[in-house]
Amino acid sequence: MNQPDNYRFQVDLSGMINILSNHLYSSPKVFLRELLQNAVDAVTARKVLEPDFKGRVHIELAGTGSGATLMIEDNGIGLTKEEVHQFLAMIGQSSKRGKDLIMGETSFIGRFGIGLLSCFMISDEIVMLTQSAQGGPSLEWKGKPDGTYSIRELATELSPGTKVYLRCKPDCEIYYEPQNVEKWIYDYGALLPHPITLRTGQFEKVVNPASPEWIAQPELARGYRNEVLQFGERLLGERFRDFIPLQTSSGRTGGIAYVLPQAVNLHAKKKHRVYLKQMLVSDKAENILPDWAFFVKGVIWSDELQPTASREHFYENDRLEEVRAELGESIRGELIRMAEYDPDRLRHMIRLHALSMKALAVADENFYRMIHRWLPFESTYGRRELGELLEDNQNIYFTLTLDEYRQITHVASAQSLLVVNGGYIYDAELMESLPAINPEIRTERLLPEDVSLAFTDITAEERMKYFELTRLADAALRRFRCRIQLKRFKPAELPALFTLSKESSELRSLEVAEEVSPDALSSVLNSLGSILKLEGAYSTLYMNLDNPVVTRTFMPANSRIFVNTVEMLYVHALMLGQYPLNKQEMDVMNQGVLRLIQAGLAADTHRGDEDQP
Ligand SMILES: Nc1ncnc2c1ncn2[C@@H]1O[C@H](COP(=O)(O)OP(=O)(O)OP(=O)(O)O)[C@@H](O)[C@H]1O
Repeated sequence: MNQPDNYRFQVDLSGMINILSNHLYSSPKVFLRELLQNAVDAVTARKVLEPDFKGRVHIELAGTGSGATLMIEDNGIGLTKEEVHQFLAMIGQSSKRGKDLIMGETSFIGRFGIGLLSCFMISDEIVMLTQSAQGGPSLEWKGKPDGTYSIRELATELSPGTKVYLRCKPDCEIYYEPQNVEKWIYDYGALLPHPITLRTGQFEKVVNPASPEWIAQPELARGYRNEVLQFGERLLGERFRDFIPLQTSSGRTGGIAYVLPQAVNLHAKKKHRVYLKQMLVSDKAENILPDWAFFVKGVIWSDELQPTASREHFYENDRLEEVRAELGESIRGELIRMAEYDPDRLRHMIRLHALSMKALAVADENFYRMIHRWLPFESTYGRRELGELLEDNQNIYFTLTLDEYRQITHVASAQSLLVVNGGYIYDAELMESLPAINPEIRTERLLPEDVSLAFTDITAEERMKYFELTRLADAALRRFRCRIQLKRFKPAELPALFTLSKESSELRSLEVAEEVSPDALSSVLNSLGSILKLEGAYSTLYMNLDNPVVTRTFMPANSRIFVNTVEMLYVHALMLGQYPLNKQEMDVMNQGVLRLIQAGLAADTHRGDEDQP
């Protein structure tokens, strides 16, 4: 039997670089992050040998446009000749881990052994001068994107550390512009513990602030209010007025949750900024804080989460879940403390971010108990804090939907009945669970039918008297699938009240959708609508005989304009209930208004004629 021929895989470096730049990294600017973290790791490695050693990183920009160069220097561990061959020349090899420890814990930031390749996105050559802190000659290594490299021993001995030189590749000028470089260094390295200096021409400055004490112990941040707020403004580009320190019990993840100065939409993208081992990983992390915490923007640092190879995300694993829960607990704990010791601050926060607070209250009964009196609700008494509503009422009615609330609101207000609109997200749930957190309160779901019971029936005589006209009105509204009921109810100023059954509510929504949707969808809606129509989806218009307009309408003398008036009262009731009008109803309203104008003008002309001598 023939022996198989064995070969070694070959790696096409330019293909790898293409993958990195087009699929792994979101932007070529990450080369700066990779260089910074190599410099910091080199310092970390040197500190193992010399614990009191003070690390530093220095960057220099020279030349402009296509002639620009960038140099980054560290005073870290450096590389010996063997290490250069092993770690720089072998892609995927890293000095920062044992063989199988890609997911294991180290104090280094790097681990995958690919970061340096990112420099080829903006330079056609990487030149590295290095001197190992462990002795040996100073070396020059030059690597090219075609996979070739050279090593040379230098005649002069450098001090321990490494310098990397890059020269601008065509069309990459923006990556060498001083303002950009300074901004990105700050973005990536604001939390790094060593000073990073940047020299451009004659000017040199330290880009990152000295690491404040409260980074290691976020609880201390309370004592540095202005500094912490300024830090947030510089990092996140927004001016904040309040913040909550974050810390997990292990102390390995901490941060600051900045309270957003404006209300935010429930579906707004959360963009928290996360640093792993003091290096920026993501400024768009969504999953590091619980969903309900959308009223804050976090700056979070951790050394316990696992970065992906792009280093722009971290793994969604058990640890992340625990960290998220613990950070959420920091926020929740602070809110609960505020409820006891700083209620004004909490009230202000709730006013601004009621939705977020309600989301948390739904999930957490204890929190709900602490803050319920400050949560705002829309009710027949207006938009009020629950505490205010509870002052005079131990019984609260609520509706489940916005539609039900619309149907009830006028009649309920007229009877001074407290009804909370449960149609907004979380509100009905909160109403339902209110008695559980405060047993003195009773809440009850109210249906439109329950409120209409408060209507007074008309007498048998009245029914006889208005029989014919009621039939006529019914006939007039048949095309809107609406029936008339003559009643008496409060307030007398309300001429008519429109109510929908569940089926007719669905039908109305379908009809409105059908009017604005394209043909294909329209036919589906149409057939759905036909089914509902067959099932008799009628709505009801309650007309109020206590109202003077209605009484006049139902006088036999007005039969000439009776149908038009009934139609107008119907449309008016729809508008009061804030129902969108369909085309037919819109026509009724337009014609009605025009008719009114004409009638007014005619009356005027008539009077004018009479005034003529
Ligand atoms: N400034 C430096 N000082 C000392 N050694 C360095 C320096 N830069 C790179 N190296 C060496 O080169 C190796 C490869 O670097 P590279 O940036 O490609 O990968 P890494 O940092 O190990 O891992 P990652 O891909 O996760 O960043 C490193 O493991 C390290 O041994």
